[in-house]
Amino acid sequence: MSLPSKVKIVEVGPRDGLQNEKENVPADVKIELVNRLTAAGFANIEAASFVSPKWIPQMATSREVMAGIVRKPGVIYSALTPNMQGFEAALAAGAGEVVIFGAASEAFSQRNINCSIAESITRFEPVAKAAKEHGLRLRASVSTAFGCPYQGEVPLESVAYVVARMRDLGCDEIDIADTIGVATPRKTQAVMQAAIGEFRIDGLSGHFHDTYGQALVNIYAALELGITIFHSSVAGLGGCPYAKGATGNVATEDVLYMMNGLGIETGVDLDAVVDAGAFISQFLGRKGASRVGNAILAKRAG
Ligand SMILES: CC(C)(COP(=O)([O-])OP(=O)([O-])OC[C@H]1O[C@@H](n2cnc3c(N)ncnc32)[C@H](O)[C@@H]1OP(=O)([O-])[O-])[C@@H](O)C(=O)NCCC(=O)NCCSC(=O)C[C@@](C)(O)CC(=O)[O-]
Repeated sequence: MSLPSKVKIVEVGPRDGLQNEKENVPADVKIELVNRLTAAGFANIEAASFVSPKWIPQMATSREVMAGIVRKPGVIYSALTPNMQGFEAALAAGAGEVVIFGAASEAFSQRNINCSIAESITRFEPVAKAAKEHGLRLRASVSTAFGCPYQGEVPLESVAYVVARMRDLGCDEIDIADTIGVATPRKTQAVMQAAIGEFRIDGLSGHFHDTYGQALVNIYAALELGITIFHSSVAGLGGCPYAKGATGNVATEDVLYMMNGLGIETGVDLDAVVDAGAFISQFLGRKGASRVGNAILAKRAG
């Protein structure tokens, strides 16, 4: 089966990765991380989240981070915006893309953003309109598309329904997220097919967490369908504050190694990402979660 020749890797470590860290990560460390990732060649970095600091204290420095990073022309720096308050902050901070985030499960929607799916869509409407008015890219994330920590199974119809609502809001890109990392390859293809039924395939992305060690094989399954956008997190940082036990996103180093081996172009320098992973892991005082990153560091050390 032929695979795409080129993919876009969206680096989400500075946001999805760090948001779950209990200890405060100072803005200057986040800035250095984003700068290193920019230098590594990513076209899109999720750098900030303008949510309530009571809900996600780690993201309270988002304004400082957006002000401090060295921006490379052409690179999109994204920010999460759950409502108009978040949108105004993202606009002021110079985000190139705003991300509205909903869920395919009612239970997760309530826990994560304190409202039902229907209420969330209503809340996103003015954000979507404002993004268009200001010429910002609009992305949507659909959490728990493969399973929910509170509700369990999530019907394919629910995924298709939320993807269609996000499409109707005018999204440029829609992320299909495995929040708790429970997907397996056939399930990945079934859920992605449900999304493909509602939105153009070149605007769909796979956002896989690696809780059960299935993320890479799920990415491969999505590649087989023709999906060309994937999210990953340097050093496998992350988890989800509203999904107990969920580990980080799939590690960027692991995804790059697989893409390089498949001859799929990413535009990202693996060695530079390994260095960025070593930098943030050293700050956090623990070994990074990327197997490829750790293997390359061990090889370098001789
Ligand atoms: C959505 C809300 C705000 C609703 O929270 P709420 O309590 O229902 O909101 P509210 O409108 O009633 O406001 C309550 C307070 O929050 C403040 N507030 C309200 N909005 C903002 C804002 N934008 N920025 C800063 N402050 C805000 C507001 O000013 C007020 O402050 P107070 O008067 O009490 O001092 C809240 O539930 C929230 O912030 N949730 C964030 C949850 C979150 O960030 N989760 C993690 C990101 S999603 C994710 O990681 C999944 C993803 C995307 O990676 C994909 C996947 O893997 O699944």
